[in-house]
Amino acid sequence: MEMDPPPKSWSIHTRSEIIAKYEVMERVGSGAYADVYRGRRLSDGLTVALKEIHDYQSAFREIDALQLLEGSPNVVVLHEYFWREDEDAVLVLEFLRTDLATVIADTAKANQPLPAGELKCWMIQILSGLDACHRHMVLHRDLKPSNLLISEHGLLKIADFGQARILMEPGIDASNNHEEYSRVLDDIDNKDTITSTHDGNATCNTSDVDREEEELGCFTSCVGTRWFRAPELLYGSRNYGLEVDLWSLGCIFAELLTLQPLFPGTADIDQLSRIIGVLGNLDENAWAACSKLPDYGIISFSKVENPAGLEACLPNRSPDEVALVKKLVCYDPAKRATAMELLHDKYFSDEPLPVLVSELRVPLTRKEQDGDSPGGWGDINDMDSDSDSQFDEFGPLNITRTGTGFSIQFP
Ligand SMILES: Nc1ncnc2c1ncn2[C@@H]1O[C@H](COP(=O)(O)OP(=O)(O)OP(=O)(O)O)[C@@H](O)[C@H]1O
Repeated sequence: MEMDPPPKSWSIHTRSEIIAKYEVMERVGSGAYADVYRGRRLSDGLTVALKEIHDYQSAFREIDALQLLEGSPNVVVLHEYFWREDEDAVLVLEFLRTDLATVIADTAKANQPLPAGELKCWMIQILSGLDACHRHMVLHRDLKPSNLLISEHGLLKIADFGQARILMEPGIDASNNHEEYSRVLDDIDNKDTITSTHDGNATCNTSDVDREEEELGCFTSCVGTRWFRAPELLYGSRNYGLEVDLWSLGCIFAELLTLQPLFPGTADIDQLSRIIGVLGNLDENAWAACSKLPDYGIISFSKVENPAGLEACLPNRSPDEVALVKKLVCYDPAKRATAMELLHDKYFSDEPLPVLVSELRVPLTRKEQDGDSPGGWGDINDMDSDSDSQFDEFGPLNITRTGTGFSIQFP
């Protein structure tokens, strides 16, 4: 059985083992489970990030994943951690001054697209980081621009592994054994090799139900930030695989290309309806196994005769760029390209070539999370995802309750 989280009466500022080694400076961020402070290592003056995590599960997942990914250049470095049973865990991480959400917001503010060479360089770094995660069978589950941190030198690092899952015991090196890697991915697709624990996020609360599901060996579908959440999760899947990260990646790439979020849903059903409006209805032509999704028969959408298509969401972008996004933003998880496949995509070896990391323009600061930028990140945390609120702010959709669930009529 899981232990209850520790009482939250401890403060990082009074923890003797921490202040013996680090000067705790200003708070630089906080999320659903953590407060992050800038710190200075007393022995050599190194600037670090001190992440105080208030949730036992989240701390455990993050430490586990970061230890496994140690040495991956595009994953945040964990220097050390402090963890005693009755206290919040404190992770000592490399300090990264900004993030991809800020790059997107700053570029949008300047009313310019990201130059193609810079865009490719950011994308390659994200792909390299995600490839490292997936080779180690680490499913991140909360990829979004604000979790892609950036150093002053332009190095991009995947961070915030508080929702991560390790899908199997380490030991299989996918790079050396592609067949084995594919077999494992197939197994994941066949949904029978995974055990997991309960979950929660900015829009979903942890619950006793999730804890019970953990013992049944299922994932929770209530994971990741809504705008980047894969359709199988929105339809309640609890036995999904690495492919949910690939959907999020597609949404991030689309956002880098247009400087606007691809599917900025205001509630889970609105999120689905936006996806369906672009990709068309989710049916067995699009993904043969879709009818097995837990909520497939519960939420029914009227027929979308003329889906907008991803081209319409990516105006003025080249056919190659649209094709890249299409390889990720597609219903059938098995059809989503892997990070490794995309790293070998011709798009990255065609002109204009990616710039060097040292040539990237790096913002000096981090965008405020509750700002009014086009991304509107702050809004997400304020949204409630309990079922009644699904009907708030619905715009033109017409929703009726049926005997078995909901029917959604497009205008
Ligand atoms: N290594 C780091 N260096 C500098 N700032 C950081 C670092 N890690 C996190 N931060 C800052 O702290 C904020 C919260 O961190 P993080 O996203 O890891 O916490 P969380 O509680 O898991 O968040 P979320 O609610 O997104 O799940 C980040 O948005 C970022 O601004």
